[in-house]
Amino acid sequence: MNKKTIRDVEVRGKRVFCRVDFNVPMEQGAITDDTRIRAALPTIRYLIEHGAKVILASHLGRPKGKVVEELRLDAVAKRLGELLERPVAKTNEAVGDEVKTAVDRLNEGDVLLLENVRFYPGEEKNDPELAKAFAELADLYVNDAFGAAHRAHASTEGIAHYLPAVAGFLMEKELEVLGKALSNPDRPFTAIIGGAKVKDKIGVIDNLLEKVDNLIIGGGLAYTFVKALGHDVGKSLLEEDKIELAKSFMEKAKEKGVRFYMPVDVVVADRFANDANTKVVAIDAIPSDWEALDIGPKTRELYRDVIRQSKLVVWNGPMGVFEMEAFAHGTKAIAEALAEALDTYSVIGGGDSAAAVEKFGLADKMDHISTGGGASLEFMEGKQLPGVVALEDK
Ligand SMILES: Nc1ncnc2c1ncn2[C@@H]1O[C@H](COP(=O)(O)OP(=O)(O)O)[C@@H](O)[C@H]1O
Ligand SMILES: O=C(OP(=O)(O)O)[C@H](O)COP(=O)(O)O
Ligand SMILES: [Mg+2]
Repeated sequence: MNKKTIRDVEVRGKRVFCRVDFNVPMEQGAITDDTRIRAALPTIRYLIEHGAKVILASHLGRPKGKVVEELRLDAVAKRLGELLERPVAKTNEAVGDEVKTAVDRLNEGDVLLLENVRFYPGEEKNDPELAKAFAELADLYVNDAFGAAHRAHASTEGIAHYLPAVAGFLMEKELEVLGKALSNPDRPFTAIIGGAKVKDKIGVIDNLLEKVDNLIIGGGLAYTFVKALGHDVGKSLLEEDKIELAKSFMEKAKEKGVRFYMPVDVVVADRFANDANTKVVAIDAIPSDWEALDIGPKTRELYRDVIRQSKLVVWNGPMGVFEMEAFAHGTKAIAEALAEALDTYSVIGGGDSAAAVEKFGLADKMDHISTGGGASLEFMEGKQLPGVVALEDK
């Protein structure tokens, strides 16, 4: 990596604004997976031990520029305090007088977590005024939020224009490990893409088709492709305005000789609930008032076989709504296949995919678990990540 890191600068006595990705999965106010918090600990501990005044900032969810009570970071501050075994102060704002006072009070080695930066409309707009307000709190900017490095937001990109800016250890490690796996990939190289962020992720397929031998589609992403093939998807997740794009990707795959795998059967439910009525149907037989929430048993077998024959698999996005037991089988089957395929280098990416693998107890069987989903996909496509570009070169 050609970017400066916290090792290359003096942090002692400095106020350090450290952007982390604490966008953890939550259920009813409780953190269901703390992988992303644990992943940032090496950087935070280094800053503490080297006498920095640590100001942490993160987003949580997508509050769209407004205060959403359930998306406050209090539970995150509490969990971080437990992991660090020291107090973590928390403000109810990310800029303003309360924050300035809290920062003034920091001693060397103290840790402060700011409120969700996405409560401010300027964050996602990369508003220079908000970026400057963040920068005024600190002497140094550290970006350790690999999972948000594909976003050019005020706290991930804008702020770097107003402060000396370096990478944290997680950012460094992610770029190194992913870079190594993808620079000269072992083949057959398979990408598996699923999850719910269809709008964000469907676009990466274009460039991926230039790189992979096999492309497997699952999760909520699949149904835009199913629709593109002319089948009814009922109430399943669908991006109407991406259907044509999905069609063009299937044609491109054919031209490029990339094997394109889609679900052949799915688990449908009569409502979005663990105790819904469910049944397995063929991909061209989704009932119009049901929704597909997982891949079916035939698809699981098909995808397992592809994984077994691959030397490198990069997987982002669950195959179904794994948070509910009834729709976790597809995601679990993929995780198990990767765990069993000892000859296959496995890279899992994404906050929710990492949580799934952790939940199944298979995390230590994977070669690399990336904290970034969208970020690792964009990195894999060959795109420059704005949160990285903004940092100082070595
Ligand atoms: N068929 C589906 N319908 C609706 N949501 C789905 C479906 N399959 C997976 N999901 C949801 O996708 C979410 C994760 O998506 P995403 O954030 O894109 O993945 P990651 O965090 O791994 O990058 C999970 O919460 C899961 O419930
Ligand atoms: O959870 C994240 O990405 P992921 O779901 O692709 O793993 C990151 O925190 C980025 O969040 P965003 O997609 O709302 O910008
Ligand atoms: Mg996610």
